[in-house]
Amino acid sequence: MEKESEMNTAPDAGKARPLAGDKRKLIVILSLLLSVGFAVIALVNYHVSKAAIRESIVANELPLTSDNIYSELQKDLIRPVFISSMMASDTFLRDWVISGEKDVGRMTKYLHEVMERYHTFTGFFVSDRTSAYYHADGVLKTVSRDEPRDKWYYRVRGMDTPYEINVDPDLANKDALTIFINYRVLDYQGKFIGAAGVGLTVDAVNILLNKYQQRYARTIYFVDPQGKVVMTGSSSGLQGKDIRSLPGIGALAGRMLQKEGGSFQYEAEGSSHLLNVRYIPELNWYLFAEKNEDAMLAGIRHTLYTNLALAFIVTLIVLLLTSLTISRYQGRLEVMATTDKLTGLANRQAFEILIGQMLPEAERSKKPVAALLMDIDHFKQCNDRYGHLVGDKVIQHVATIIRSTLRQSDIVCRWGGEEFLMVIKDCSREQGLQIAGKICDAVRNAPLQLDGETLNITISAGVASGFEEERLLVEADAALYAAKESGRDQVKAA
Ligand SMILES: Nc1nc2c(ncn2[C@@H]2O[C@H](COP(=O)(O)OP(=O)(O)OP(=O)(O)O)[C@@H](O)[C@H]2O)c(=O)[nH]1
Repeated sequence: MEKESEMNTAPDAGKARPLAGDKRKLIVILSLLLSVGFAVIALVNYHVSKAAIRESIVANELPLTSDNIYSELQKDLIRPVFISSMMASDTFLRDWVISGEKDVGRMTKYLHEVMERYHTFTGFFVSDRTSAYYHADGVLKTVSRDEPRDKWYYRVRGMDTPYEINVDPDLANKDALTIFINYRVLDYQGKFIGAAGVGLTVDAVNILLNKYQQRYARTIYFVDPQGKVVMTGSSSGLQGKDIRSLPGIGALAGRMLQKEGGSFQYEAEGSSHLLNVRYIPELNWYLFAEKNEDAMLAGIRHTLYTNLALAFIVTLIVLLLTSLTISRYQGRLEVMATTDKLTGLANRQAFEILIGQMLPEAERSKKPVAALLMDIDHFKQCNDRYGHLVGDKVIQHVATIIRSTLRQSDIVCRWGGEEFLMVIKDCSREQGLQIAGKICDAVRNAPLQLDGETLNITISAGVASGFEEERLLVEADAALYAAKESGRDQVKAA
């Protein structure tokens, strides 16, 4: 039976195509839904994470960096300001100047003491009366208005504020770049008598900036009120540049160089930068802590790619499972739609498909097919006498005999209630008559045993041979009618 149903429900290209088309459509829609769904989820996730990270950087990380740097600076820079302030108001220094700068050794000893005690890089005093530049080892030189290196002194001389912080090479220390705290020294009447202060190497601040840059992957630099980058960590390439002329940041420079500071965002060289600006009043500089968004998003971008790859794999698995399930159910549906449930033979629908394949082949090979139409004799009586269930058993019994008599390549179809239609390849009218006779004999010789009762069954058959479906059916039907008319249990040919 299994074999028979396979043969009779052979897949037909013409009928299967719409189902295959539906399946393809479903797979396309499903893959679109899944990929769009997954992509939307992954992208929304990415953007939400990006916004959260940006928020955290702008609201917490960058201000925190500024706070930390500021407190480190207070240690490294503000302390020298206090030392310089103390020197400017020191009675010894002022008295020594007022009393005529006698005994240079006392001044150098004083400066030496300051350096030793406070571990400063250098200590100095420049007298306004004599223009002498004192430092720990003696008189370094005499400052002059014409000397560009001494410009700072004349600037400090005319300043309104008590001190300035200046970054310059230090002549006394092989021109090492030094941060000087230049404090104005006044006599007891408030008259300017010179400038005193200490210097510290910028290395310490640079190390601090580098440490922050490397540890937190951000760029840190100081900008003066005119917009000039006065100090940076190494490799920033910004030293001495004017931020107003830099791409992206330049347009915002006016807003950035405000004492209230703030958070900013700008685009430069194809990437987005987040920036925190803080004014450091003690230095009169702005501290810029900046982070490149690309670097900060590298992590979540990696997560995005992983999510998309996983989504792709899940989509593939879902599509594969869906395709397999559809194919399985499609196969089952096709079998159900083309098989007669009672006998497992092909039904009329399957017959149309199979004959549609067989006849053109017969035409090509010029070998006719034979149509054998068979009908169980007096089946109504059998039904009436034994009931429909027994009638069904009789139909199954006859179907089994027919199927076992014919080749697998022949079409056997349940044509109607108790009617069977067979189409046999490469078969003449005579051969058809022979085969039909063989089946009639087989049915007659195989009575059905039922609960101790023996049911003798006979069938009548009509045979036709040719190449054309409609003609074959009409002729076979007429021949069957003739067989019935002639007393049944016999075969007639058209
Ligand atoms: N048990 C059963 N009966 C069926 C089935 N399909 C059709 N029938 C019955 O088969 C009977 C066919 O009767 P008729 O067409 O008069 O033919 P018949 O009694 O076989 O007489 P002849 O063909 O002239 O020998 C009808 O009573 C149908 O109801 C089926 O699947 N099972």
